[in-house]
Amino acid sequence: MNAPSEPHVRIFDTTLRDGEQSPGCSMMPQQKLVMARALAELGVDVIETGFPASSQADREATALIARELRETTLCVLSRCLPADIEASMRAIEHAAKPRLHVFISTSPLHREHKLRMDKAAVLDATARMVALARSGCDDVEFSTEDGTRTEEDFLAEVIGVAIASGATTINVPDTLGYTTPGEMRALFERLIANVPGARDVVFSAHCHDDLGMAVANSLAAIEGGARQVECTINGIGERAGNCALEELVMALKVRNAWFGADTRIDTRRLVPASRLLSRLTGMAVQRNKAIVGRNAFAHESGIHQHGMLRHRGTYEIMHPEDVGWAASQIVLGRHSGRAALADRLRTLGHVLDEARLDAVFAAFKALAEKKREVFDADIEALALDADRQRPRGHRLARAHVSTGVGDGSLPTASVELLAPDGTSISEAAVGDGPVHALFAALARATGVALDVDSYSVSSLTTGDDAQGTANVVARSDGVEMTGTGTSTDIIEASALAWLDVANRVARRAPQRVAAVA
Ligand SMILES: CC(=O)SCCNC(=O)CCNC(=O)[C@H](O)C(C)(C)COP(=O)(O)OP(=O)(O)OC[C@H]1O[C@@H](n2cnc3c(N)ncnc32)[C@H](O)[C@@H]1OP(=O)(O)O
Ligand SMILES: CC(C)C(=O)C(=O)O
Repeated sequence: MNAPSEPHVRIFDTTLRDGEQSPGCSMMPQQKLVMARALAELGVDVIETGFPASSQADREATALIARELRETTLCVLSRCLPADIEASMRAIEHAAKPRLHVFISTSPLHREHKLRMDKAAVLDATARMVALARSGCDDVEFSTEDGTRTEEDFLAEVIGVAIASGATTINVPDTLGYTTPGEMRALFERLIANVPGARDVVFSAHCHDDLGMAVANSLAAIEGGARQVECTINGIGERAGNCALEELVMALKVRNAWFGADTRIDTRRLVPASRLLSRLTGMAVQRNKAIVGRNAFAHESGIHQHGMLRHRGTYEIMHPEDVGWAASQIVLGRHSGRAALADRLRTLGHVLDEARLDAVFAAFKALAEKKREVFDADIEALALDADRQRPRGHRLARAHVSTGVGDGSLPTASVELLAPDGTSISEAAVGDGPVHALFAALARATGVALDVDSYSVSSLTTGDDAQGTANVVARSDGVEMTGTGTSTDIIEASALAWLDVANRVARRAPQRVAAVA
């Protein structure tokens, strides 16, 4: 069963168990169900739903998930204690594909100070508790907690006892994130070669990130013959976290020729799953996080941007679309060069000759010294200065919005715009809320259709008469644009931000971001 040459690596997702052990990441049963649905759609092989003996919430979550997800193996964790295993059996009894996971610490430190058990007692508990689990479930996983800091001959002995007692998956955790990739690979190779029965079960790795090596160690375990890896979305988990699912999966996919193994994950769902988890837990993903961080496919420096515009392969080893992002991003800032600026100007509808481009580039560099990021509106202003042009486009004359809750009250907006030729256009629309209605009325009046990706309002100044700035990030024909509007009235600020984008779309000449695609 554990053929190290088998190309399929099982993804065991423990976001809802070890991931939830991250300080601040507890989830309610209903939230776990929402996340479990996303994990099932992602295509993980096993979902660890919780530790039933530890809380009512874990029991409820497991039951909820078991009722709904019939195709994915669902797993629950227990200590080597009869009461834990019985609680797990009850919690998972309605699952279509149940797995019981039992663990015990094997390292000298844990045996002596934590469990206060000698080797014989650990072996005895392993034999009895794996057999108890197996009496109620055909799919039993056994884990040797702190396995990588365990004397290797004892580790092999415990694993042998677990296999003989009925375990079908053997998980060797690097609980403290202490091991190196070279050690991990060699350990798996030796265990699989030497433990009696090892080739009849699936070997699994469970790596923590205390030294930032969780993904590398999991990949090394695969090289050593593991065919299951335990991981979490965004790498959340106890202390520094667990092996990040998205990183491991993409490493196997992008470097498939090296590893010769792959997963069944639908990689286009990685970013949505990451975002969902962040929303559910309130734990943001760092910008520079591989695969799912906002900067993972964003390019700021001129030399990279120039290369990207010629051929994306110069600075990207995978396509952002393949992991669920809409597109790569060229971010204009202090490190950007002429090629990226010229491309953005074209996207915004300004095709400048060399002399005007030189002038705009000099002004852009001066501005970028003062601002961390230069936005579309800034670039447009620089281009219009160079052209000595006045902004063209629709201008807001007036807007009225009404909203309400309950019978008969539909959020409604009416707008009057002045078109570029000076004529007045009035339109009205209803929506799911006042801003939705406002944007719908503006779309009718301008004839511009925008897919709004995000909308936010923030306070620019303080006090009762504070100015609000609205930001709209929208997409038209697949090109992302940002717009801002400022007013003491947030509805007016929102309308101005939407029009800022729409006017830019209307001015836009056929552009080249597609060259990145
Ligand atoms: C590496 C990991 O991620 S392991 C999983 C960690 N997850 C959790 O701890 C889940 C949340 N935990 C809890 O809710 C609680 O700790 C409970 C309900 C599990 C236990 O609570 P308590 O009974 O109050 O025990 P407490 O947490 O203080 O101590 C743990 C006990 O389990 C024992 N224990 C720990 N691991 C094992 C094991 N694998 N098998 C048997 N006993 C174990 C400890 O020796 C200790 O026993 P003691 O009280 O007799 O000294
Ligand atoms: C219980 C095991 C699998 C664990 O979470 C660990 O050792 O980190």
